[in-house]
Amino acid sequence: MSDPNDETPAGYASPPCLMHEVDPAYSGLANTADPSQKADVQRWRKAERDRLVKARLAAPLEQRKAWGATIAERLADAIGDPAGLTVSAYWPFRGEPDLRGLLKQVIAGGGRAALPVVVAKATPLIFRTWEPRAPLERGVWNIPIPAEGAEEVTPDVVISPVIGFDPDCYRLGYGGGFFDRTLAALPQRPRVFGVGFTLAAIPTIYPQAHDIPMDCVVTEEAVVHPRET
Ligand SMILES: Nc1nc2c(c(=O)[nH]1)N(C=O)[C@@H](CNc1ccc(C(=O)N[C@@H](CCC(=O)O)C(=O)O)cc1)CN2
Ligand SMILES: Nc1ncnc2c1ncn2[C@@H]1O[C@H](COP(=O)(O)OP(=O)(O)OP(=O)(O)O)[C@@H](O)[C@H]1O
Repeated sequence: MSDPNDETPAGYASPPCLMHEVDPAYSGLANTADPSQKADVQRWRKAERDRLVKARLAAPLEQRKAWGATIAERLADAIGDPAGLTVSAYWPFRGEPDLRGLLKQVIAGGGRAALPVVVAKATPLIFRTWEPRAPLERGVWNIPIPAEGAEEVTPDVVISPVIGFDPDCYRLGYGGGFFDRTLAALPQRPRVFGVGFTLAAIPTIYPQAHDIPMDCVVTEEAVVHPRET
């Protein structure tokens, strides 16, 4: 008979984890001088991205819609009065929460909505204003972007979709390094809200020297702030 106090797992409850492949000498922030450690982290991140995107898409569409609506409400509360603010979100992709309704609310409340645009690999994102029915073009990965001619703006609030996030509010994204480069390059740091589902919470993303934590991460269950150290 099984002992209810026995915490030994009976089998794998989740897909195999590659955490053991990260160098055991890893201890917090990266030693960027060690290329093998960097390669290990990149390999681990790639596998973790694949796992988390699959887990996200495995949640039923109706469930994701309901979670997205809750996230949008929490974000609206957290942003407060949008009058005069430029708020950037994103065009939803691969099961990300759909926050286009929130962008419409921002516009109705006297703010401006913006979407990110990839200009080139390994360069910061730029932001262009967006409103419903504005002309769109296809950007990288065919993600729609406001067509050339839309005003380029600097956001006061950046809403950033996560594939994964950790208790210090570090973000695991699609692997282009775009958000970190963008935050590093902006003249003034905007308020940065990560958004994702609870299933995207992981113990660590193995933060590297270039990773910049977000102010908080909004999920369907909570607003997560970086833990106190
Ligand atoms: N909906 C949405 N729009 C968004 C983002 C997002 O996360 N979600 N982005 C958030 O930043 C930007 C696009 N991010 C991208 C990130 C990586 C690659 C890319 O080409 N990745 C390589 C893999 C890189 C690697 O693993 O070394 C590839 O797929 O070949 C493209 C776009 C802007 N728009
Ligand atoms: N500010 C930066 N300066 C130089 N290189 C950077 C910077 N930010 C990120 N990179 C590089 O970009 C690559 C991808 O970074 P990372 O794994 O953090 O991507 P990501 O945050 O998951 O992707 P994204 O932000 O596009 O969704 C790494 O090789 C990293 O060294």
